[in-house]
Amino acid sequence: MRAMLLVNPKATTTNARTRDVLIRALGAAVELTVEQTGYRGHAATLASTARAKGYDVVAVLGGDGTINEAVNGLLNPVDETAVAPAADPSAGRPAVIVIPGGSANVFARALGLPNDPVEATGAVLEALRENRRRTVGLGQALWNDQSRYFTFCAGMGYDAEVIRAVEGLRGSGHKATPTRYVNTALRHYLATDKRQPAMTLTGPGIPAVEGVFMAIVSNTSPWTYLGSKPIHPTPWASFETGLDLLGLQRMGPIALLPLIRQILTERDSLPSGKHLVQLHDESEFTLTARRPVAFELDGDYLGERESVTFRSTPNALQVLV
Ligand SMILES: Nc1ncnc2c1ncn2[C@@H]1O[C@H](COP(=O)(O)OP(=O)(O)OP(=O)(O)O)[C@@H](O)[C@H]1O
Repeated sequence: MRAMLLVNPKATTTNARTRDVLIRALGAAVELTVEQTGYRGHAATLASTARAKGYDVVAVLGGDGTINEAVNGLLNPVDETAVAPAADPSAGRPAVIVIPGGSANVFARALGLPNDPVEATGAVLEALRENRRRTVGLGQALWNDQSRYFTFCAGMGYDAEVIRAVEGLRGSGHKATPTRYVNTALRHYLATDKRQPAMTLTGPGIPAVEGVFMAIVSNTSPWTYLGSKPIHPTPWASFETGLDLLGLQRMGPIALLPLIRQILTERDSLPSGKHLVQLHDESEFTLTARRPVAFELDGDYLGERESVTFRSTPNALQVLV
């Protein structure tokens, strides 16, 4: 079995020691090629090349950003015409191995992997030995003439504004800790628009909903983690179903506080509340905004957008887990 290991040396919790442990462990199990990412977007090019060259596995040591790039590289091959359409699209792509090396590692943890890279290495080696694969769907966001796949979430509105603010802080040398996210979210709450909702939700077979302030789109649950605590705004979302959505039509504290209490609790039922918009297992919907609204995908801020369509891509990838 041939595997390409992509290492992001700049990811928050990735260091030379975990990289070397992983290289030794994986190298003993498969025929391994190691590539370090040198710049933003590099993981996509490397993963795309791995697919074109017929690698069986692409392993990623890094954070959710590097995994997102690698997954996009795997789904957008160098030469799409060379790939015959298959009944199970995941079968025509290298399988994926994820080793958490970032700050939040939502994709790895949502797959049930330990958040520690050495423990996760043990778990994926066992999966390799037993050829234990899980086929997962992905989300796809499409806007203007662009598109990008996401592994766990996308969002428009307040959550994307918070991510933008935290990315600004990271750019000036601060670490992205759970405390920093909470403090930034609290501070930014004062500034976010709580009076004039910009967005309308539409979709095939979905009654149009106007007056949406923010929307979380999920491909799995949890949506994110605060330290070790999972947050569940869309508790029914899963890698095996279509996309879920939670939209908010009120941003005041009377609407938000009960919602926050509910999503911090592990539960099987959907959050309840008067001004919530919820979708489960949908194949496509669109958020259109009257003015540009902040947009994020897998925790990466992607600018302000006026219309984004979200599509589910079933059976997109096999993950060794
Ligand atoms: N050599 C590099 N130098 C600078 N940036 C890089 C390099 N290689 C990859 N990147 C970029 O670093 C970004 C962040 O990486 P990644 O998501 O792996 O780690 P993280 O930010 O620590 O984790 P998280 O996404 O969980 O916060 C990615 O968007 C990736 O494009």
